[in-house]
Amino acid sequence: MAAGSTGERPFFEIVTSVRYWVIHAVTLPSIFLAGFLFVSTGLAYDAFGTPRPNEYYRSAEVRPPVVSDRYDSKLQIDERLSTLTP
Ligand code: HEM
Repeated sequence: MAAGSTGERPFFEIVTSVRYWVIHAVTLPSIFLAGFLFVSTGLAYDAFGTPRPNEYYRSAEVRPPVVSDRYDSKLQIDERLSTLTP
């Protein structure tokens, strides 16, 4: 083993091995596709509770929905969410 090596398999050896590419020719596109579908189907909005682009404001709302009470912030957010149509 070369001096200064941490003992792990060298990177150049991994990325030039057939086994690595047999595995990752499938897994790399799969991860990409999974991420793309997670976002494009809207599942990410539901999973993380993020508002969709048309859900930030209600139709009649003029002022931005800013949390104003530091200690009751959770209550303010819950109240707002409970009045939003699903
Ligand atoms: C579900 C997705 C993945 C699975 C199931 C998977 C599976 C594996 C397996 C079985 C190995 C050992 C391969 C061998 O020794 O020939 C490996 C190694 C490796 N994979 Fe993945 N992989 C995935 C995603 C990724 C992604 C997204 C990256 C980076 C962009 C990545 C980078 C690497 C690297 C650098 C190694 C070599 C690690 C080492 O030997 O120290 N893999 N992976």
